[in-house]
Parts: sequence; structure tokens; C-alpha cells
Amino acid sequence: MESWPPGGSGPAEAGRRLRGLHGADLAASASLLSGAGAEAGCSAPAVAAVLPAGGSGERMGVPTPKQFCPILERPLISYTLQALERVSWIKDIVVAVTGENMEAMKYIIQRYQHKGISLVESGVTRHRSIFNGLKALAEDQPNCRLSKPEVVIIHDAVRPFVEEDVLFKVVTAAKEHGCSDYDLEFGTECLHLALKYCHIKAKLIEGSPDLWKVTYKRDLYAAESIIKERISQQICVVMDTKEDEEHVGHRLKEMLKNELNHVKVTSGRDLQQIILEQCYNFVCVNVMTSDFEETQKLLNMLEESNLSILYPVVVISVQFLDYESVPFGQKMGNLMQIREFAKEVKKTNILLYGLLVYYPQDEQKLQESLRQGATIIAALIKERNSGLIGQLLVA
Ligand SMILES: Nc1ccn([C@@H]2O[C@H](COP(=O)(O)OP(=O)(O)OP(=O)(O)O)[C@@H](O)[C@H]2O)c(=O)n1
Ligand SMILES: O=P(O)(O)OC[C@@H](O)[C@@H](O)[C@@H](O)CO
Repeated sequence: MESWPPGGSGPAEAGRRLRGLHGADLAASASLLSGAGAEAGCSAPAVAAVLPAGGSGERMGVPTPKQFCPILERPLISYTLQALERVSWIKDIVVAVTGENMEAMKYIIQRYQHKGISLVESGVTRHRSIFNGLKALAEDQPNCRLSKPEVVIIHDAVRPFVEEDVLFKVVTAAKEHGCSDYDLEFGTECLHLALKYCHIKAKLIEGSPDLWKVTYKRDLYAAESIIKERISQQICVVMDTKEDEEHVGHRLKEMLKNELNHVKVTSGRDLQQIILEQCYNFVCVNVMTSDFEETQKLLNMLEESNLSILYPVVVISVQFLDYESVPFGQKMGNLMQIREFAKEVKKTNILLYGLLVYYPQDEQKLQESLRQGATIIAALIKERNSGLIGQLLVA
């Protein structure tokens, strides 16, 4: 049984070829394809999605169509695919792209390991692109891997932040609702098409503020900030020794909690589990050593996990050193290796930085360098600046 959330209702109305629906903020719409999967008693409708991605993004003002513009080095459309793909009850996703961009799209699917995606050629307008996607789902083509769905979600390829609950509401409404003049008054041209050609009046569903469309260049910056914030919600601190209250690593961890309100700061006791939970930020603490053994172990684990395929993972190798008792120059040779490590792991989308924290005997000075260290760590995680990888920052 598919994991359709509770509340899914009965079969679709027969005899209607296409039933247009629209989100309150114009983000998502759903159509019903007649007959398919609509047997009585089947509460989970067969759902597919069509993503129009055949536009040229003129208003963005850059040569690359906006759906292929990189955000943290990954094309925007890949984020949208990821958002739809994780919804287990969406069985097929059809993307409409221009013939010119077909190969680029295939590469994106392969590189970011997207599953269950079919491609069709887009049309000269958004509506034609959607129509081509719907045709691919409606036609009973021999050897076609697509199954005919009952409900189709139409979602712009340039709206990367769609959540499952909104999609669920839209799909449920597609099955349940009748008319609303209000929706037709305040909707967009999609609603008018639904009325004109299918005699269907649509229902508006309240969406979330994150459902906006990337249209102008500034929207790319906004999307990048939202993504950075989302992947900075958890930091794992890996200690080189047993963690106790007195350990400077523990104190740094507490400082980080103060610096980053609302961020979950955990210990790296069960790294495999933390990686599985998709934590994208690691602080590896070394006290009075200047090697990267612990950091390398962590990097190996991260590389094996493939965690960084979708988002850049930040690793900060922290070395606590007492520069007064141990001559700084003596340690430098070893520490400089970080530049090579960083270059190597950057290839797998891991951003490695070094941080030297002054570890004096004087308690007040120590407190000050811990505070500064926490500020630098917070900035590195929030910014994910790939230009600073391999640098040894000093607190
Ligand atoms: N012939 C077209 C035109 C648009 N779209 C898609 O429809 C969505 C929303 O359209 P819009 O924001 O207008 O995109 P563009 O047409 O690319 O932008 P612009 O109007 O600035 O050129 C986008 O995912 C876009 O790729 C499409 O599939 N086929
Ligand atoms: O051209 P605009 O940016 O105003 O709107 C594009 C919208 O029509 C499109 O994104 C759909 O969501 C709405 O039907």
C-alpha cells in the first residue's frame, strides 16, 4: 500500500478530461485524467507530476535558462525534482524541456541521482509544455514506462520549495471539490482555461510563503539563502578525546549553541547515524595535536556516504594550540597539509576549513578565543564560501 496520508478520499468523477486546480499563490495545480486508477474504493489516487521547464527565463537576464542556473553549484531544477521525488505517493514525474536542453537535463538527472523522471519536449508556451507532459501520461503508448495517473500535479520547475502537505491538499482538493467563483475571480489564466475548455470551476488552496517562483536574478539569491539556512540547522562536533565538561571542545560546543540559536549542536558519538540524519556540518576538534587523523577519518566516512551529492558539506578542523609554549612555526608544516586535503575533498563537494584556536593558560584569554572560534565556525557554516577552503583561520 502506498503511503498516501490519511484523509485521501474516493474515486474521481468520471467523464471529465481535465480538471484544473490552482494553489492560492499560483504555485501548484492538479488535473484529473479520466478513468485511470479511479476504481471505487481506492482511496489513494495514482498521482503523477508534470514540470514545465521549457522557458528561456528572459526576465532573469542571463543567458542560461533560470531552471538550469546553479544554486550552491547545483541547477535550480534539481532542487525542485528533489522536493517532488521525496513525496512517496508521486509515482511519475514528467519534465518538459526544449530539445536543445534535453541532454543537459539527462545529465542533471544522472549526476544528482534523480529517480522516476521522464522527459518530453516542451512547447512554445508554458501551457503547451504542460500539454505535452499530460499527453505523455495520458497516452497508452507501447513500451511506455509511465502508468496512467488519476491526478496530475502541475508544478513550475522554478519553484524549488514545495512541501508535501501543500501537494497533498491540492491533490485531495482535486478529487473532492466543486466550484468557487472567488477562485475564478482571483486566480490566474489557468483557472480560466479550466473553465473555458472543461467547464470546471477550480478550488484555491492556501500555499506556503516559500512557494514563490524564481523569476528575477534576486530570486536566485533568495533561494540560495533559504537553502543555506535549511542545511545549517544541525552541527555535529566530533571530539578527539572523551567529552567531559572541562574539555575545551565541550566548551566550544556550548559557545556554538549560544552563537547559533535554534541550531541543533550534537556530539559525533554515532557518526553513521548523524550522517544518515543528513547533518551537513561537522566540527572536528583536536587538542594540542597538529595532525589531521581524526579529520581524515571523518572525511573518509563522508565520502563513502555520498551525503554531499546534493548539498555541500562543511567540515571545520579545529586545532587548539598554545602558541606560547609550542613554537607556532614548528606546527605550521603539518597544518599546511590542509590545503591539499581541501582541494581533494572539494571534488566531492566537501568544503574543508582549518581553524586554529589559541589555548592559553589564562582563563579569560581562553574564554575570548573560544568565543571568537565559535563566531568563525558559525560564519563558515552559514556562508559555505568555497573560496575559503583550505585556509587556516585563527581565533
Ligand atoms: N514555453 C515555455 C515557457 C515556460 N515554461 C516553464 O514555465 C514555468 C514558469 O514560467 P516563467 O516563470 O514565465 O518562465 P520563463 O518563461 O522561462 O520566464 P520569462 O517569462 O522571464 O522568460 C518555468 O518553469 C518555465 O520553464 C515552459 O515549460 N515552456
Ligand atoms: O509570467 P508570470 O511570472 O507572471 O506567471 C507565470 C505563471 O503564470 C505560472 O508560473 C503559473 O504558476 C501560473 O499559472
